[in-house]
Amino acid sequence: MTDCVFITGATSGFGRAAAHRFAAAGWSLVLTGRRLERLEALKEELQGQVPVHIVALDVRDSDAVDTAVAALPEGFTRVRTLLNNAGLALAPQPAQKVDRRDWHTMIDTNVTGLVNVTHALLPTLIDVGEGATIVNVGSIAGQWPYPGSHVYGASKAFVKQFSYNLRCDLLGTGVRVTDLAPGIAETEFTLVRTGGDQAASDALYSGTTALTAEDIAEQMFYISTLPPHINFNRLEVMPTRQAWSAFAIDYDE
Ligand SMILES: NC(=O)C1=CN([C@@H]2O[C@H](COP(=O)(O)OP(=O)(O)OC[C@H]3O[C@@H](n4cnc5c(N)ncnc54)[C@H](OP(=O)(O)O)[C@@H]3O)[C@@H](O)[C@H]2O)C=CC1
Ligand SMILES: O=CCS(=O)(=O)O
Repeated sequence: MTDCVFITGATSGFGRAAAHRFAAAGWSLVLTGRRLERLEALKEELQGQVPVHIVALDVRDSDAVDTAVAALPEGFTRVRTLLNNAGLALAPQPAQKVDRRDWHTMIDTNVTGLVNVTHALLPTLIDVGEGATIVNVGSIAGQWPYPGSHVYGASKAFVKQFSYNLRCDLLGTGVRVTDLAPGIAETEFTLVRTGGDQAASDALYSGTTALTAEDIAEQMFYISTLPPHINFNRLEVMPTRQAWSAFAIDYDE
């Protein structure tokens, strides 16, 4: 039987690139995301290569997540790697100017959505045991503060600590857990964060060398295929052209 990967947020960016990377290695794919037409297009691209099952799924809906997992067809039930990748940032302005609904959407997606999918797939992953892997996509924003990160960064700090705490509870099951924390990577992330501002997205990525979705997909694949006795607890990946900045200080006028 081929290995099977369950990917949330497969319709774009890291998730879509991961679908291609795991397919290239012969893994069966469970591809999820809200945009069905994109899932169908991806299935069309990859089904000549490997078995592909698609489910239009909003990770915030715990009943839908449970139903999707319970209804996995034969050949897709033995999920060996879970890529908890679906997520988003919204509202890049300062906290005091943000619409509270944007905060709720980030928490509902990046925190509640991620735990929904984890909860639904834990019995399967534990059953698979040795070599089973959960890759939780965190962010440098979960470790390092910056203006405009507010709830987004806090949600990714949750992802980090949840990953570490899962490790404790899963000790002895063979299931690995990694907080994969990328820095700046060119995907649709900034388009979403800015509410569809293509110029802002282009400006952020132009004149530097950001990570690509394929770079992160490669790390996802690497983490998932390490010898089973190795667990990367956290993998923080930045482009060479990104680093930290100085502390900000509020001076008198
Ligand atoms: N790009 C970057 O610089 C970085 C991104 N990240 C994280 O990486 C992950 C992937 O982002 P990236 O590929 O960059 O961004 P994209 O916007 O390109 O992709 C985000 C994916 O998440 C899915 N998604 C969003 N909300 C939901 C939802 N409610 N239910 C199901 N799927 C959802 C989207 O699918 P759909 O809309 O079809 O539902 C889409 O497939 C995110 O968790 C992000 O926070 C971390 C560090 C850096
Ligand atoms: O998570 C995304 C990377 S950043 O925008 O916070 O640097």
